[in-house]
Amino acid sequence: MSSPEPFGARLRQAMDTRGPLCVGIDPHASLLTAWGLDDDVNGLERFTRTVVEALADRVAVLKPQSAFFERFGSRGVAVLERAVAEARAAGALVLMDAKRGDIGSTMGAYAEAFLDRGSPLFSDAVTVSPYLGFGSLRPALDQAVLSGCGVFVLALTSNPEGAEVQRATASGGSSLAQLMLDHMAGENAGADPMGPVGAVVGATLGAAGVDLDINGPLLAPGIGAQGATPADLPGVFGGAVRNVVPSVSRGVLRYGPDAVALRTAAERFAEEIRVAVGEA
Ligand SMILES: O=C(O)c1cc(=O)[nH]c(=O)n1[C@@H]1O[C@H](COP(=O)(O)O)[C@@H](O)[C@H]1O
Repeated sequence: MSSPEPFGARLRQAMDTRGPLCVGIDPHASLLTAWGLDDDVNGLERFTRTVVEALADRVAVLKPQSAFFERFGSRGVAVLERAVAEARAAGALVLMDAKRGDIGSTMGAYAEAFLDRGSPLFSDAVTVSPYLGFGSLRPALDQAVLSGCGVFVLALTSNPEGAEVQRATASGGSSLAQLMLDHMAGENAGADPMGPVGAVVGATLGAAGVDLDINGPLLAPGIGAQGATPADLPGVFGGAVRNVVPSVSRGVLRYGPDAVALRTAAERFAEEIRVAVGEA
């Protein structure tokens, strides 16, 4: 069997043809209510299908937040499985926002769940936490390469509480986040156009103050509901801004359930990103 096209190449192509915007699928109870839906599995299904049908044929990345599906148990996870398959079939890359992190042997099972082509939840990429030690991610990193998938590793998260851990000084004297970014750069070394290991860096942070030259994608959540705007991206990411995948969930979703309004909101963010990144 020929090896699958690497994730870095697939993502770069999607960013070039569709623009870099990632829209998060976060079915908060309050959003279901605002859309006139019940906070139950049927509401979840309607909400998710509407977002996928409105956006999967046009945005580069859709990022379902697993927690909002898991809260409904197995029936919620079944909705998630269908959404992943339908979004991928419509041409979006699916980044499963699961933020898994565990000892290596358990990480192997997470890698099978999200990055093995035979799994019901097979996605193009998954978010993980490196704070059990970067080496604990090895099974996911290896499985990603085998499957042509990506792994997005938390570096500097968008929430203010993240700093006490991520800005702490690591044994070598740099910040813990920088140490993780250095590991990511090592994984991606030599890849063209970029490697499969992405970093998550909040768009809310102001100047990131770390070296983001990892030869990989940089997921930037925090735009919209958390207060960041596309205009903030050059200030946070500097010269690395062309590798940024800006991510918006509630900032787009609040315009539903009308599909045209969802598309218009996504297009508005996409245009603001084009302007901000184009001028950088
Ligand atoms: O990995 C993420 O996507 C993520 C990392 C981070 O640092 N901050 C962050 O908000 N997220 C996720 O991005 C989404 C943000 O949603 P909104 O604030 O509604 O745009 C949520 O699903 C968060 O779990």
